[in-house]
Amino acid sequence: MVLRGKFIVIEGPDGAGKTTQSKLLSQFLHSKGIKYLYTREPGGTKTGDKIRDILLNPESKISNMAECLLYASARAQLVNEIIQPALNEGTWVIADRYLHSSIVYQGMGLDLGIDIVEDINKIATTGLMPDVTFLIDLDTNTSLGRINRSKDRIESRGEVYFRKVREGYLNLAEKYGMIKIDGNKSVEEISLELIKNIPLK
Ligand SMILES: Nc1ncnc2c1ncn2[C@@H]1O[C@H](COP(=O)(O)OP(=O)(O)O)[C@@H](O)[C@H]1O
Ligand SMILES: Cc1cn([C@H]2C[C@H](O)[C@@H](COP(=O)(O)OP(=O)(O)O)O2)c(=O)[nH]c1=O
Repeated sequence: MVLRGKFIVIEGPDGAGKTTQSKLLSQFLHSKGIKYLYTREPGGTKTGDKIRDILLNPESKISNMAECLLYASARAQLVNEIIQPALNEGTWVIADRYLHSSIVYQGMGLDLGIDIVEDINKIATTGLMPDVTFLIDLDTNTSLGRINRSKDRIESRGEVYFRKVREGYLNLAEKYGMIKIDGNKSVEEISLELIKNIPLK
């Protein structure tokens, strides 16, 4: 019997350092001889990348519920096509964002409500939940200050929205057993904290 791969999710506001840490964690798993793959949301499949273009394009006109459902659709495709098959064959998955992002950005940030976003995502993911979830927490001024490219549709929402996002993550952390990490620490320190909490056994 093949041992199921571990499913690791890295969450946090835009600019918190998720992509940087995903890369370092990938290197760590590689050094341990663990087969892994990296996914980022929205996207990670051909269909998901098309949905990503719609979602992030500042020209798109999308209602709040349509936005929530589009993120969930991209996620459903990612779970079905990539994540679940990988875990089944023993490959680990490092996911740069998962359903927690929808609960926070759409459920709390857009006031759609936590319950409905949870329900939609339970269906979209067939209930697949991570083995470990990290929350890289960072104050809004610092995280927004780290984004030095042109802003996409979500990033253009401004400071008030992103304060709700940050608070949302902090409020959700306990319910979802997220391991909270201070995003103000150095890249190396954060990486060590992640590695310390990786279930190698
Ligand atoms: N711990 C850190 N301290 C300072 N700068 C960081 C840290 N982690 C990441 N950065 C920088 O912040 C920016 C956003 O990082 P990134 O990993 O892309 O964040 P995210 O994926 O969460 O949006 C990048 O320029 C990156 O080099
Ligand atoms: C996965 C997901 C992302 N998002 C947002 C967060 C980001 O602003 C955007 C994804 O952009 P991306 O550039 O990949 O994220 P980051 O800036 O963190 O590296 O989509 C949601 O609003 N809901 C979701 O469910």
